[in-house]
Amino acid sequence: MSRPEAKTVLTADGIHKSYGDFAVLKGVSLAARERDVICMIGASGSGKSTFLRCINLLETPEAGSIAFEGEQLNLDRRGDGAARLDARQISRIRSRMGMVFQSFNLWSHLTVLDNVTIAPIKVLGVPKAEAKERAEALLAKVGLFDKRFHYPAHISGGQQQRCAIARALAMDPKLLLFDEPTSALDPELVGEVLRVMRLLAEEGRTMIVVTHEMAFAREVSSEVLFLHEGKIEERNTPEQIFGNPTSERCRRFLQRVL
Ligand SMILES: Nc1ncnc2c1ncn2[C@@H]1O[C@H](COP(=O)(O)OP(=O)(O)OP(=O)(O)O)[C@@H](O)[C@H]1O
Repeated sequence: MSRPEAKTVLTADGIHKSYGDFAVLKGVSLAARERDVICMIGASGSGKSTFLRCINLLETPEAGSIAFEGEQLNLDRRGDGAARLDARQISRIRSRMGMVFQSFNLWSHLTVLDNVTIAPIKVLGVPKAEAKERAEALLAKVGLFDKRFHYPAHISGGQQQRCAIARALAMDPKLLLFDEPTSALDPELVGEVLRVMRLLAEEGRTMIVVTHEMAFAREVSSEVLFLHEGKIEERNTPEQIFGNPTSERCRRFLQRVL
């Protein structure tokens, strides 16, 4: 569970999001403190990825509020109810929030090394030599130093995802968001990505992870959220959720997937 003395990194309060008439999120709230690892679990379609995308402002919530590192995100709604987001605020927030996607989303025309250096150089203005040195250290950390001159098409899915993690780390993010980072991988490649994520959790990185990897969630989470049809049905310690969930729906979900 969160340590009350730790600084709050992110607060999302009462997030609502619909696609047309379909309400995907119906008032989802979450608070992440420094060093928290919050895993979000739930059936397919329960809204986990949409929630993560709202946090990162890839989607605009229709209602609710988000504060990141003490900065309130401007989700003002005027007239038609649509939020007007400030582009500079979005880019500032995104540069401090690393996101790792299911489908890696690497730049295919750049080498592994260039994928990791490009944002620090272009967005943060880090000198090239410094960005390269830091990228090489990060690639060594995720076990990809030897592949630094390869292009994404010439490395495995697990290696691409580890590169995507190094790319996110290169921005020195205050919060890491993982959207089902192992779902697109062949089973034999899942372990190498989870190992890197475990390492980051042990280092005390603040992470919110949408995952179907229950053993991972049980092992590394400080808190587990179970989403059902756009609402948090249960939030609890991993011991409690996986040992003796309060919600009957959560119990049935875990029986199906474990
Ligand atoms: N851009 C979109 N337009 C319309 N509907 C969408 C869009 N994105 C998501 N949805 C719908 O919203 C619902 C929630 O999707 P979401 O991807 O957030 O669920 P999830 O819990 O992450 O599921 P999964 O575990 O399968 O990824 C689904 O029914 C999905 O089809």
